Amino acid sequence: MKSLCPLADKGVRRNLSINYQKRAFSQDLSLFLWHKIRISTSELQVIAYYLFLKNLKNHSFIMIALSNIDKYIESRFQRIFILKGIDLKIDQGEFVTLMGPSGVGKSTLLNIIGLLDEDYEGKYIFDGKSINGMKEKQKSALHKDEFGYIFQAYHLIDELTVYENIETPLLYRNVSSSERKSIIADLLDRFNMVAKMDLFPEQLSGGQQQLVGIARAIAGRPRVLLADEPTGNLHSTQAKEIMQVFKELNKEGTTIIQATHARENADYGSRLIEMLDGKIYKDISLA
Ligand SMILES: Nc1ncnc2c1ncn2[C@@H]1O[C@H](COP(=O)(O)OP(=O)(O)OP(=O)(O)O)[C@@H](O)[C@H]1O
Repeated sequence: MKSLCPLADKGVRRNLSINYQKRAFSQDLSLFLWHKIRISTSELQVIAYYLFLKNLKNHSFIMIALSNIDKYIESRFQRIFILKGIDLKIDQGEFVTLMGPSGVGKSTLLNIIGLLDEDYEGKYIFDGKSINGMKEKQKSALHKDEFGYIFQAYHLIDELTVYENIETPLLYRNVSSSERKSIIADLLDRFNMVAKMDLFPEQLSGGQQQLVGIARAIAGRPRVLLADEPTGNLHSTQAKEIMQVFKELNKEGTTIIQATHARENADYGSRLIEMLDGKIYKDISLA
């Protein structure tokens, strides 16, 4: 009889038929084992540990947990909701696409997740730590260390060259000079921007600025990449290349959340969230 786990070879198996084992392991019914088979407490503990490890392997670490998030603006006569009652959990390693018509709150939600917007109501837990009430210093460290941003409007630093713009997150993260050179050379090469490295943002086309913004966001290998309309100004071939880069980063462990109008971009991810009127109305697994 083939063991279902290493434990089965160690005596736990003694009175268990294969059916009992299957039920126990697939349904996680430790109590069932305890009552029906009368195994010892220590054996039960080992089984619990095995199931814990099995779960661990099958992933599911909640990295981002938003509960009942409201974001609104007040006009003279009324309160206008931009986000209303958003509940969202994102596991480490997911590749999530936010879609929905213009103005539904995709960028607003990305900004809240990325700690760029603190003016909201509701709970935000990142990596098990509550963001609400977190000290500014801690928040700014999280912001710097964990997130990479691709902004819809690029937000490149006008006074810095292409090379220097890409270098900024590496300087924040104290990456050595030789490593910086090598990372930036790779990115410039990959994005076909070697010849432009000494130019300033205003000397670039919109698409080229977008590529620099993407290179800058991924240069520091953030744990979470937030991308707001990352391919909006790119030719379809370049857009596919960027999505391929995202897919590779995601495979290597980067959690990605992108907001986009391009449905084809969602196919590179594992989950599609559709928003309407500041709410999530569809949440589909694409895996
Ligand atoms: N700082 C702000 N002050 C006032 N209104 C704002 C602010 N930020 C966003 N809004 C409003 O919030 C709504 C949602 O904007 P948001 O940029 O999040 O939408 P979006 O879904 O990303 O749109 P798009 O697809 O066009 O980028 C819009 O109606 C916008 O006018």
